[in-house]
Amino acid sequence: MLATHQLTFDYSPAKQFTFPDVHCANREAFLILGQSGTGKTTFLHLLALLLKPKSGSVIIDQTDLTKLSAAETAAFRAKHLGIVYQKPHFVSSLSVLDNLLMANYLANKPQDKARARELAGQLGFADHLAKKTNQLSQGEQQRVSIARAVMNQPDVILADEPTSSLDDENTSRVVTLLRQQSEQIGASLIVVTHDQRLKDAFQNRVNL
Ligand SMILES: Nc1ncnc2c1ncn2[C@@H]1O[C@H](COP(=O)(O)OP(=O)(O)OP(=O)(O)O)[C@@H](O)[C@H]1O
Repeated sequence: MLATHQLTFDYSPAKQFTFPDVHCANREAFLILGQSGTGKTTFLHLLALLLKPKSGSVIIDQTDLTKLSAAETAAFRAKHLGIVYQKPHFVSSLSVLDNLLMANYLANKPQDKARARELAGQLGFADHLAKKTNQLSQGEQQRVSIARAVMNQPDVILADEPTSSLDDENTSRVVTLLRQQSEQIGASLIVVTHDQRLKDAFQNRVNL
């Protein structure tokens, strides 16, 4: 479960944000829609406590992330959050498999090759595990990015513009995969996007 309460953030006195409250139960999905520059990435970074809010709270299950120290926040994020970034940020010198195992390493968990292989099969890149990430197409990289986000069976999946560079077919595929994965592991799924095509796939949504 993820819930926010009266989140505000300032980059400067001229750039201030007040965000709507969000509530997303386990296995549910929530869409945050907004045009370019409305603060979607800022909001997602607040949800992941990659940015510290000026005021308000971010609750994941029983934990208020805004009350944690920086070290506790980093540990909590690695264990309980799966993030699909706007750009994947892979380690290009490592294989696809090792990029997936990196999620285990960062969460201080044993490397789970069986889970990496299982996800690669489900998400359709089992043949690419030994390749470097820059040898994959954009759509394939997107699916690896989703697999990496769910490697540790997180409580919450956050996805930043996961479909912006994809055609209609791959867009609906990615949405289906994100929803399937979040339902399988019982996570809350939060997607931020300007992509109006996603509107009909999400009952719970808010506009920024
Ligand atoms: N580090 C920063 N310092 C100052 N202003 C920033 C910073 N990062 C973002 N902004 C500004 O805050 C606003 C919201 O940015 P944000 O990246 O959250 O928007 P967005 O809705 O995700 O946009 P896009 O869809 O174009 O990625 C923009 O006007 C941006 O210029």
